Amino acid sequence: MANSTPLIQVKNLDLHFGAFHALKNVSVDFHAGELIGLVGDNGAGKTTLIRVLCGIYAPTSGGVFFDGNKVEKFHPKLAIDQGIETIQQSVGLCDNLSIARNFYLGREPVKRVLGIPFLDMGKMREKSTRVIRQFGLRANVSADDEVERLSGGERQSVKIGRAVEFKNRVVIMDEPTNHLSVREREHVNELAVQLKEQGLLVIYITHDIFQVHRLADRIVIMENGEKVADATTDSMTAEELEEVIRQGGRVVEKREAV
Ligand SMILES: Nc1ncnc2c1ncn2[C@@H]1O[C@H](COP(=O)(O)OP(=O)(O)OP(=O)(O)O)[C@@H](O)[C@H]1O
Repeated sequence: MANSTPLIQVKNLDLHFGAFHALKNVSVDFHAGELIGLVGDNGAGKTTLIRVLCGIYAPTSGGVFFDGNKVEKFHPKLAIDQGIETIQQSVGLCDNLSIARNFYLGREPVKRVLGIPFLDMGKMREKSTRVIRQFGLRANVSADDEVERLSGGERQSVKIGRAVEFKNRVVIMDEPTNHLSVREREHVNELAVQLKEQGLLVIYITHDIFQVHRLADRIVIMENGEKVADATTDSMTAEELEEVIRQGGRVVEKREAV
């Protein structure tokens, strides 16, 4: 893995919001088939880094490379162009629409009857039913049910299923298990591992180093806009990494993973 071209490479990235220095010389590689825990305290720069990767913010200096090609223009379509899906707890689904409609949101298939375009509900139902079963929704939930009926974990499952079905290559999970029950949390975490096993890059953002250490191949810790640790999970324990966070990145030798 270390010798292959990273799917995403971040090199010496700096980002200023006016006088505020939000990202400071951040370099990190992300490979396909890896599950990376992106950890750090509030305001550490995790979301800002992800927003650069998604094209929402342009860096002040430094570069982002996808498959070795430098991004020349940062714009919100970058995430779609590069196959990046972000899964957040509270956004991404419309409660008053059916599961099938949510599954195809913005990509609705159309069929023509006598030349008049109609939504292809049959196709939407069939495909989303298959995926929601695969991703573990209760047997009595149908693709025609409104999303409102789903538990928090099931909502996450719909988003994860959608990410896989539409051939995304990167799934960014932003605190995906907040407010979930223990069993739902386990389910979502199992899905995260499943995605990586299917060859996707999974970037899992959380404050909970212990939860993500069990799942991840590598942990990247941010602090005050800097990367302060980048370690494989078999080279550092969750306790050691927690100490890095506790000390604001000032302790413990950094063990580079790649
Ligand atoms: N658009 C913006 N304009 C000015 N400052 C910003 C902007 N976006 C983020 N920041 C600042 O950049 C810093 C990093 O924020 P960021 O949201 O990346 O942190 P985070 O690690 O994701 O934190 P959290 O875990 O709380 O979500 C914070 O101090 C934040 O206030």
